[in-house]
Amino acid sequence: MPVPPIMIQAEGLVKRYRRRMAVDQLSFQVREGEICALLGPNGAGKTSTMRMLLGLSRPDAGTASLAGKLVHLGAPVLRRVGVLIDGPALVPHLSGIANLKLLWSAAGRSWPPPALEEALDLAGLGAATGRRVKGYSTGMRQRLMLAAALMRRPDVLLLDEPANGLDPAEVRALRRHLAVCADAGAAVLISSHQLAEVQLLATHAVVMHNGRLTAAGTLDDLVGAHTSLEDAYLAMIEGYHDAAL
Ligand SMILES: Nc1ncnc2c1ncn2[C@@H]1O[C@H](COP(=O)(O)OP(=O)(O)OP(=O)(O)O)[C@@H](O)[C@H]1O
Repeated sequence: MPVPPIMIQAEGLVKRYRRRMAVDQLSFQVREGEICALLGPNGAGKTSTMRMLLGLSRPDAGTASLAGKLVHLGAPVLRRVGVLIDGPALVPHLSGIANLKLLWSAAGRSWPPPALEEALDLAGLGAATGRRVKGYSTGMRQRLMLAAALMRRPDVLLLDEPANGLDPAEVRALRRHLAVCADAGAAVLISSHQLAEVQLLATHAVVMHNGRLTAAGTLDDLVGAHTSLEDAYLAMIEGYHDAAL
């Protein structure tokens, strides 16, 4: 079988904030149809990596590419990408659906997007889509942002902690939806601290610590002889701490 094309690629990425090295020579790739979890302790550099992959922050060295195209702010390839990342993306005094329309139409596209119904189903907000976002709970905002990420039926998805604020039924719906996207050929990169959830969802994982790559591979390879991803991950991170002492 031919190897699927690389859709998300970090090559030697470096990001410094003053003297702090947030991302240090990070390289990894995600191919079409893969769901790759980006794992690491707080401050490991996951969000910094996501931001560089989205052109929201410029690498100090190295390159970020999506679908074989170098990424920069406003790069056309970003239209193919569904994104969930912290930021002031929603307008509080507009309804949920008006926010989706604004996000969609800002790039000059005609409403509605191709996968609006599926995305709204996943969001499960029902009649609340007509209510102002300022009355939404954290989980409802998160679900609306997910709908925004999915409504374009993206072939690349970059999701920073997408399960934050979701209840268990919503987490399961999200997992199923991402599996459908990946089956249809999307490449998904998802950062998470929820290792049990990741084990159910991901096909691959990249583990980073102190900005550096600790391990990358298929989930099966990473779990190896351990009983769970959690055990494998903690052994990796502890091993790293021990080695650094
Ligand atoms: N804008 C910034 N200015 C200065 N330092 C920053 C900035 N953004 C991130 N950092 C630092 O860079 C390092 C990596 O942060 P980053 O947010 O990428 O980690 P993370 O793996 O996403 O963490 P978490 O799991 O807590 O979200 C941290 O030490 C953080 O304090």
